Amino acid sequence: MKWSEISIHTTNEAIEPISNILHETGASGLVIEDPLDLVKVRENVYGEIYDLDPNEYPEEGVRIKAYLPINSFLSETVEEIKQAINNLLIYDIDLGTNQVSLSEINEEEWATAWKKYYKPVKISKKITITPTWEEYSPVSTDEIIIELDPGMAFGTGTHPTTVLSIQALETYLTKEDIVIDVGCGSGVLSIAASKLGAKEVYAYDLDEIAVNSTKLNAKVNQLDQQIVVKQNNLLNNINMTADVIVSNILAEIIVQFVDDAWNNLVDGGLFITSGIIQNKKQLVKDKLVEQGFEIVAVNEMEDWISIVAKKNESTQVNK
Ligand SMILES: C[S@@+](CC[C@H](N)C(=O)[O-])C[C@H]1O[C@@H](n2cnc3c(N)ncnc32)[C@H](O)[C@@H]1O
Repeated sequence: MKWSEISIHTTNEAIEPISNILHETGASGLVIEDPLDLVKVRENVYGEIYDLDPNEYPEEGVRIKAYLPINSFLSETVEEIKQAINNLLIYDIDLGTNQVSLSEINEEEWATAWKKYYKPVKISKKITITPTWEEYSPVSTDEIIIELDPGMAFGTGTHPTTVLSIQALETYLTKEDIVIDVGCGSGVLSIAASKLGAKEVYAYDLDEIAVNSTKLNAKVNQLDQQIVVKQNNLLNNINMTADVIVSNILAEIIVQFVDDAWNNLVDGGLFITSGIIQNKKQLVKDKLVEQGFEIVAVNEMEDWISIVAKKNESTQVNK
């Protein structure tokens, strides 16, 4: 199949609404070329992205690209997109030059186009995530490298929710811990736990694509013997206890299994939660405290929160 690449030159402010418009019109493979990414260093100095090619980025403003199948509706769809973008002016959104262009690409180019935006990233004191197709040499002897091919599963490893989870694992995991990863996606947290010294890691996800992706990435990192991967709904029917349960999922889902997390942890064990958007922080905190967890840390990155909670049997509220 042939694809048309639509490219929109705009401003930072317009990234989100334009991305929504593109999603709604059925465009795939959204790419954002923001020159800020070339210099971006997260507040805590991590998040360094190596080797992005400046020639791929606009000098000013932001370029948003997405892919539309070439069919008889293409010109109508493009008109619809342009119209919806122009409507954003009603909301005083600055559209910058608002230049829209189209070019034709083939299936093969489309399938791999996004790969060039995914580069080795140092995301914590020790851990660097590198895509499997990139050559990367560690810069220090204690650097831990996770090789990842996210494929279709969530988890390039660079999303703030994942970075927060990995930083918490790095801070709190003790060697020989048993770890459960609920919602493993690409397997990035399970691999991080294992490489940080966990004795056993159990990775669960509801989605079969994620399960296969975790299996593949565990193998790429030579950890397929250490990480047990299974399709499972949260912690339903999991009869074991762990020292650490990590879950980067969503506030609404975390609150559904706080009781199971409690039951599947040893006394003194840690529940590392992430994927919590700022305005849901209190909801998750309240639920954890109500269960008897002691809040050990609340960490933030961009709009996202990660809460580390400790099972403390002596403080559990009798229900
Ligand atoms: C935000 S992703 C996190 C992926 C990875 N752990 C990371 O940190 O990058 C959330 C994952 O949770 C999985 N998930 C959602 N609901 C679930 C459920 N009820 N049981 C198990 N996994 C679930 C999704 O399929 C997805 O892979």
